[in-house]
Amino acid sequence: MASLATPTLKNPSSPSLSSKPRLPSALSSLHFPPSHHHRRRFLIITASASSNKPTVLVAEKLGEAGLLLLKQFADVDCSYNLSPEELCTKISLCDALIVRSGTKVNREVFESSGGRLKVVGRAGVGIDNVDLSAATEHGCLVVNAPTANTVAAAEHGIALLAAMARNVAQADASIKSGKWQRNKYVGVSLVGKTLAVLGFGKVGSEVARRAKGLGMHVIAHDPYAPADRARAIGVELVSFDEAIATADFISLHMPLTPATNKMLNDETFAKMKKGVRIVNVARGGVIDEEALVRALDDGIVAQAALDVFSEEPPKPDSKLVQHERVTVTPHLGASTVEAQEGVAIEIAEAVVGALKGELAATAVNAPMVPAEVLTELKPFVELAEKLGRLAVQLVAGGSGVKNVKVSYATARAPDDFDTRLLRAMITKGIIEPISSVFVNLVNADFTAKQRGLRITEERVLLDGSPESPLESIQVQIANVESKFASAMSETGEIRVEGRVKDGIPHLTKVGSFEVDVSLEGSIILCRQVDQPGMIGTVGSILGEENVNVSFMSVGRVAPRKHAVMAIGVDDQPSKESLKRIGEVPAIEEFVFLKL
Ligand SMILES: NC(=O)C1=CN([C@@H]2O[C@H](COP(=O)(O)OP(=O)(O)OC[C@H]3O[C@@H](n4cnc5c(N)ncnc54)[C@H](O)[C@@H]3O)[C@@H](O)[C@H]2O)C=CC1
Ligand SMILES: O=C(O)C(=O)COP(=O)(O)O
Repeated sequence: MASLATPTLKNPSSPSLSSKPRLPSALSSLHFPPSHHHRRRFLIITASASSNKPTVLVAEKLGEAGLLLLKQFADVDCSYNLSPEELCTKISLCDALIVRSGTKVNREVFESSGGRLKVVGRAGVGIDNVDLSAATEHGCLVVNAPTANTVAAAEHGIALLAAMARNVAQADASIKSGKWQRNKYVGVSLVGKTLAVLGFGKVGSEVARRAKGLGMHVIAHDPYAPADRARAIGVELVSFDEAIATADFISLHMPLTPATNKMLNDETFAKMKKGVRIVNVARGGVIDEEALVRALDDGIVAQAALDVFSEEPPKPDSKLVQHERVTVTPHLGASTVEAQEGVAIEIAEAVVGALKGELAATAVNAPMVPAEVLTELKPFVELAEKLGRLAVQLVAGGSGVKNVKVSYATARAPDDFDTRLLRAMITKGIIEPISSVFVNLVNADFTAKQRGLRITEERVLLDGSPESPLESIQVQIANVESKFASAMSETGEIRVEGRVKDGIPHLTKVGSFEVDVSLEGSIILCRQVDQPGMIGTVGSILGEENVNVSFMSVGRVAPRKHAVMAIGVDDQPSKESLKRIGEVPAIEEFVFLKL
C-alpha cells in the first residue's frame, strides 16, 4: 500500500520535520497516518510553533520515559504546581499541554491559549478535569492514556477492599500510637461475600477478575457493558437497584459524568444492605460525600475506602476523611512505578503523534476514523474541502449561507461508509473562506452549528462494484443568490459536483453544466455563447500576463448555445486581465474562484 503523506508542522524550518512530505495546503489541519500505523485509529492536528520545535508544557509529574520521548521532538517545559493564573499565562506559548488529574483545564485555559494550544494530553484515564466542550470549540484535540494504569487502579481497589475489611490502616495507626487493640480490629472475611462492581469497564472488570480469585461472588452493573464480556469472567450483569440491594461490598469504577454525579446519595444508600462496605477508586464526585457521612453514622454503610474525593485534596477537617471507619489514600490508584512509566509513554506518543500530524489513537473529543478508511478517503477528503470552498465563493455577497445539502453517490452500503470526515472537510471549505475560524475535525460540527449552518447529507445508492468508496460528491447551497447565475441548479440551489480521477479531485458539474477541471490552483468559470475561438481568446489574455493555464474545459447545453468554460490557472490573474475577460463580447458572466 502506498505510504500516505506525513504532514509537518506549519513552521518549515524544523530540520527534523522538513524532510517529510507535506499534505496539500487545503488539508493543513487534517492529516493522515503513515502506513505502518494502519491498524491504529487516529486523529490529527498541526501545531504552530514559534521556534524550531513545538513547546509542550508538562504541568504534572510524568514518568521519565515519557519525558525523554517528548524531548526528542519538542521543547519540554516541566512546570508543576502552577496556579490557575500561571497556567493561563504560560499556555499562550504552548502547542501542547500534558496533565494528570490535578490540573483543571477549564475554558479560561483554552481562551488564554490564543489558538496556539492544539493538543491536551491527559496522562491517565479520567478526563473530567478537562473542559471537553471548550476544547472542541477551540479546535483543540484532547487525548488520554486509557490503558496503562488499568491494572494499577484495579490492584489499588483490591488493596483498599482487603485493607478496609481487615482494618489495616486503623490498626496500623493504633499500634504506632502505642496501643495493642486486637479485639477492636476484628475484620470481616471476603470469601463468599457478594461484591457489586459498578462500572464494568477496564478497571471494573480487572477488579472483578481479582475478586473472583479471592472467592467472592461478583455481580456488576454497567448499562453499556457487553454481557458476553461479563459472562467470560463469570460475572452476572444486574440492574443498579439489584446490585446495591444485594451487595456486601460495592466497588465503584464508572467515569464522573453528569449522569454519574452523586450516583450514591441518600436515596440510594437507603436501598443498600445494612452494613455494606464501599470502595471508591473512580471519582469522588460519584458519591454524595455528605450523604455518605450520614450513611456511615446511621450504620447503613459499615466502612468505606476512598482513593478519590470531590475536592482534591479534601479539606483537612473533612468529616469523611476523619471518620474512623473510613480508610483513605491520596488518589494513588494510578501511582505505581510501572503504571506511571506506561502512562507517560502512552501519552507522550499520543501527543507527539498529534503534533506531527500523525495519529492520536486515543482522541476523546473527536470522531475517530479508522486509518484504513482514511487511506481510501484521502482524495475525497481533498475533493470535499474544495467543493465546499468553490460553492461558498459562488454565493452572492449578502446572502447568508445556512442550508447546505451534500449528496454522496456511492455503491457502498451505508454502514460501510463513514461521512464524518468528508462532512468536516466540506464544513471547513465553506466556513474558512468567509470567516477567521480555524476548522478541523475536532470542531467542524460545533462550528457549523454555532454559525447556524445546517448540513444535511444524503447518499445516492449506486449499483455496481463498491471498490471505490465514492463516485461523486455534490454540494448544494440553498436559499441564496449566486454571483455566477449559471451555478444555480434547476431547483434553485448553487450546485457544484466533483469526482476523483486518477487520484486527483475534479470539478465535474456547475449548476446544470457539465465541466471537467482538476481542482488545483484556482479556477475561472465563464458562461459564454458557445462559439469557436473562445478558448484561444481567454487563453491569450491570460498568456499575456504569464498566468499558466493548467486546464480548460467547456460544458455546453447544446452546440452553439450557452456553455460554461472552466479554466484552471496556477496563479491569480490581475484585476486588469479579469476585466478584459469580462469584456469579451461572447462572455456573459464570469467568476474567479480560489481553491
Ligand atoms: N484512582 C485512580 O487513580 C484511577 C481512577 N480511574 C478512574 O476509574 C474509572 C474507570 O476507568 P476505566 O475502567 O479505565 O474506564 P472505562 O471507560 O474502561 O470504564 C468505565 C465504565 O463505566 C461504565 N459506565 C458509564 N456510566 C455508567 C453508569 N451510569 N453506571 C455504571 N457504569 C457506567 C462504562 O460503560 C464503562 O464500561 C474512571 O473514572 C477513571 O478516571 C482510573 C484509573 C486510575
Ligand atoms: O487515570 C485516572 O483516571 C486517574 O485517576 C489517575 O490520576 P492521576 O494521573 O494519578 O492523577
